[in-house]
Amino acid sequence: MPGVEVTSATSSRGKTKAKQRYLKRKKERRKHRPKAAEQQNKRLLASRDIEDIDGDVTDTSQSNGSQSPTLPDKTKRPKKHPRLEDEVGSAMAVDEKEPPPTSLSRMSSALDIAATLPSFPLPALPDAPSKSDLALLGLDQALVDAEIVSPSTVFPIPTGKEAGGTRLSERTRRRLRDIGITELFAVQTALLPFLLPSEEGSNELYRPFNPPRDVCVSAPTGSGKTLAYVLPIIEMLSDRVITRLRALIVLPTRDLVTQVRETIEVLSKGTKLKIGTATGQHSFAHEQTQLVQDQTNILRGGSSKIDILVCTPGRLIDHLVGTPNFSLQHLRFLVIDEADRLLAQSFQDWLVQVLAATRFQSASSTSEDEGQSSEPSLSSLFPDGFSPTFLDGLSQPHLPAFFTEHKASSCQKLLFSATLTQDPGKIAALKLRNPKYFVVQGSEKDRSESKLLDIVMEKFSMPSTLREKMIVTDPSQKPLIFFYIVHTYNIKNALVFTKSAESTIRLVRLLDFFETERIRNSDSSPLVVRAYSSDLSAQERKSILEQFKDQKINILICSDLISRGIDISHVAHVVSYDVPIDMRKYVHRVGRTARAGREGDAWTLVEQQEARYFKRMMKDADHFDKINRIKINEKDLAFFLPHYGVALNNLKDLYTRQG
Ligand SMILES: Nc1ncnc2c1ncn2[C@@H]1O[C@H](COP(=O)(O)OP(=O)(O)OP(=O)(O)O)[C@@H](O)[C@H]1O
Repeated sequence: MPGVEVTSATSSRGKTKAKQRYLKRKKERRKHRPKAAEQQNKRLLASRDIEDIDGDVTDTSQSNGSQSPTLPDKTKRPKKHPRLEDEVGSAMAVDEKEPPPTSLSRMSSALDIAATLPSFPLPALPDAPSKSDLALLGLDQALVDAEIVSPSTVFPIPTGKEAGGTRLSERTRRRLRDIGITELFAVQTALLPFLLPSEEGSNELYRPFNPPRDVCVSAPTGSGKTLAYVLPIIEMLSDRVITRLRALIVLPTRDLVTQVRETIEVLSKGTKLKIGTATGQHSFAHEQTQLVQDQTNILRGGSSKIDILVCTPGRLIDHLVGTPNFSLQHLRFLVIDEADRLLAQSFQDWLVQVLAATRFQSASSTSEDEGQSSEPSLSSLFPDGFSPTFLDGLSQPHLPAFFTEHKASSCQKLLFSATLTQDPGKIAALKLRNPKYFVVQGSEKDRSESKLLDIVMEKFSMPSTLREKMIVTDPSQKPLIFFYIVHTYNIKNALVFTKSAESTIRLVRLLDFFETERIRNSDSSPLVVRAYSSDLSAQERKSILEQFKDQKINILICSDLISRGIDISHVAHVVSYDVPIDMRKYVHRVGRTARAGREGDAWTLVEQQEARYFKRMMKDADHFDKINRIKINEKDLAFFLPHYGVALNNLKDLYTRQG
């Protein structure tokens, strides 16, 4: 064999004397090796071969066929010892000095032991962690322990004297029936038993030695989150004796404040509860007189004319700083609705100030431990005996020695959003107490950890009654495509979102011109289109929203000002005329329709150059396959083209005239 020849030719040349002596001794040893040991050796080699094959490291080359079959065959050695020849070389050098080779019997017993040893374990890479394991790494345990609630859960509200698990008083249940609510939605079914005491009549407001857990709720748009906090607040506060500010509800916009106030007023009818708002819509002095009874004398515990305050964060801080006797020390509930948006708002550090105002602070322990240096307000310096912060402030010597239990404020924080995600930094700022997460998502079948991961990974759930569509368009044709779908798909009772107040106005004007032209020689009436933007006064906005609710306006074109929270039941279509900038905006926009189990359509007009971005955004949220792509041909548009041409010219003239 060529390999053998090459090997022997090489070995006859260039051999040192030491090597020649070594080979000679080796040959003699082979001659004297007993047959039994030879057999044993063969068996060992055979078993090694099997292990090597399993381990997939055997070199099956036949090139060393000249070697004796009784010797450990170098060709069968694992690849990871390729330099074994070198080791033999160095062993030869050692051989020179060391005593003669071991006896044959010792060699045989060594082989016996070796035959019974397991093969040396090969290094193996650990399995890569799964996507879900990775996502859960470092996640707040409270989120991992979240309660997953199926959106299809409903609970009929009992009509008799028994609360039947709802924990709602007879008065509240009657009130709900009066306004047409006969069953609780999923988020309400989960929250009410958690927030309300199990026994009727045990509505003690403050529990300093058994303070309530805080709550975070993620539930789809239109799923009834507002009632999930309004009902417990009314139930808990309706038996109160003295008016104190006990529930604070913070929302991102004035419109939402108005909406939530109206809901509370409807449901608290028949109780003595007083509700106030602070949004900056009225003068500061006017709001002060609505909130506080006595502004002249500094009172222990402050003073309040209201039990529940619904407000925006900026105006809340104004009152904390500038309204004498305005105090948060009696708070039992602090609700942050649209929490992800409000927590992203660093405005005036509003959250830090609000949290500080809910706790007792002695003059010596201002806010240093909160990492801020603001002076405590006077009202928080002097809590009254009713205040939950009063016990907090008592030092241990004032309490009997056997009282070892930890005292804490009873103020319970409730966070709500359709897009509440895990943002450890932001959530940590809230200093939540043993928080309980509720996630309304998924179907009954697939309630599992993966649903929780969907939340964490911003895969928000949409109402099941929502139909989503997208149309990819040339930018120059976008208005025409919009007018086409408006008339072809009979789009009325629609909210249309644009990217800015300026785009809103331009689109309203163009659509107005188009409608005038379209009906010129026909007996149909034009669509009524209005703009809704931050440029309008609060009064104008209120009036426009009312006309839209009364269906006197067919299409309301707006910026993202009302993309969150606004609840108008008859909205049948949402059109994103301009693509939303992120998934959260998309979720909140489309969530203005298909609310409370009704059906609705969401349309997105995607300009060609935005198509990739939009598709990626939807795919990242695992949502792309839920969107139906609609194609529109040139010839479909032909009918509308002349009206559109005139409308464009009219708009151009208008802007030219306005300079
Ligand atoms: N149990 C119920 N039965 C019938 N209608 C209900 C019930 N609960 C709430 N609704 C109605 O459902 C609509 C949506 O409720 P709500 O505005 O609280 O939704 P949401 O979850 O806060 O939505 P968003 O995230 O968009 O703010 C409202 O019109 C409300 O009156």
